[in-house]
Amino acid sequence: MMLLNGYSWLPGLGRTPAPTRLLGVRATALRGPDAVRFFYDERHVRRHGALPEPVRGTLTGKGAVHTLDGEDHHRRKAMFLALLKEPAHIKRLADEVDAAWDAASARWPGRKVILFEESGRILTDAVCRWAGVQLPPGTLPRVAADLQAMVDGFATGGPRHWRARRARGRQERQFQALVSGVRDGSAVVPQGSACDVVARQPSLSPRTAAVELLNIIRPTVAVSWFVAFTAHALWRWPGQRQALRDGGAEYARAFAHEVRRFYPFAPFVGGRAVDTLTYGGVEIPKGSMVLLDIYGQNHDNLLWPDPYRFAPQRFLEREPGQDDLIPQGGGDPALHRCPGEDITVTLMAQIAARLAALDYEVPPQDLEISLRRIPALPRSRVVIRVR
Ligand code: HEM
Repeated sequence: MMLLNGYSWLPGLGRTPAPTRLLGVRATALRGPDAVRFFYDERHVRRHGALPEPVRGTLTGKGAVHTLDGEDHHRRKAMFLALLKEPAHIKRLADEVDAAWDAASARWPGRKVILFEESGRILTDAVCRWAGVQLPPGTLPRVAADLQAMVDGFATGGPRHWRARRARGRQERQFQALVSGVRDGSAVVPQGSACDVVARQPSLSPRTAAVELLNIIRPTVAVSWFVAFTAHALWRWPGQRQALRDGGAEYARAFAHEVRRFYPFAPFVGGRAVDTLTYGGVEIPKGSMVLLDIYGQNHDNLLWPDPYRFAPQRFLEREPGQDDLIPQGGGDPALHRCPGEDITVTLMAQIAARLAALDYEVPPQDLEISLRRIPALPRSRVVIRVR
């Protein structure tokens, strides 16, 4: 069903909780702030055994923080939070993105640029420098393509999936060699950098350290999906360009939140019922899947009046609440919520402002975003011609 109906599958079931099946397993789909609190309570839902192998083999890697529960999760997550939530670290990453954008965009005037691919390379360059990972000369395009491929192929059975597996295999081998080098002293990386911190975690095998380092680098490069959506929004609603130019940092941040709410990216998150549970009068069998419908909640008209209208103003007067806007999961970041959310919003706001300031035109192309393709992406990957 997921592969056939894409993002509309869970919202299409109507009321919540909605009994369904996922890859042959019984599942119950939930949405709404109460459901977020229910879902992130470890007395109800746990992650062990929940992520299907095709997702671990492409998107997250095996043994990743996403699959841990309880004390094991808590300890591993603390490493991510310390690296990713600290404002000074986020600022340094934003500065790297600025520098990489400047270097790349100097080559754009007079050329056609495929924004999805170009931003993937900019983000790869920036996050690798920030993390203390030195890429061998000439490898940036290949590494960026591999990191995007891992995301692009997690929810399909076709060639995109096999490309994703090969990409993960290649990059895990590279990163594992780097981790081993840091440990035996043959690779020198800046002290306190993400690479240094993750590689030196005594509790992680070299393979798991590589997986987790990639779980910082790969999703940062995935911000390129939101860059493509940002450019799509600027094309679809041209008035937003002036609003961004006039609105300063506050408007750019609201715009970033609205892009994360409006456009389809992560469809849902899932875990296993710890026990036989009841939610909203519906029984959830022990061991069955519980799904938090991200796309459905971000378009729920009880939370977002006129949800299919693109309106950054929604977020001008208020920051979103912990359990209402959930493109990167909900609840407390100490639980499973994405630890990269501050980074994502910061980079998106920065790039939205840069795109609004860039002098470019959008030549004729197919910018359709199919809700059947997970992850969704404008078909043309957004080609711009920079003047
Ligand atoms: C591109 C935009 C991003 C999206 C749409 C996104 C989405 C998500 C989602 C849906 C989850 C699962 C939440 C859950 O299981 O409840 C997650 C977890 C995670 N994300 Fe992100 N994310 C993004 C960017 C980032 C960035 C920039 C980083 C790191 C720099 C990051 C690192 C992680 C990690 C390590 C987890 C696992 C957390 C845990 O299980 O405790 N993500 N993300």
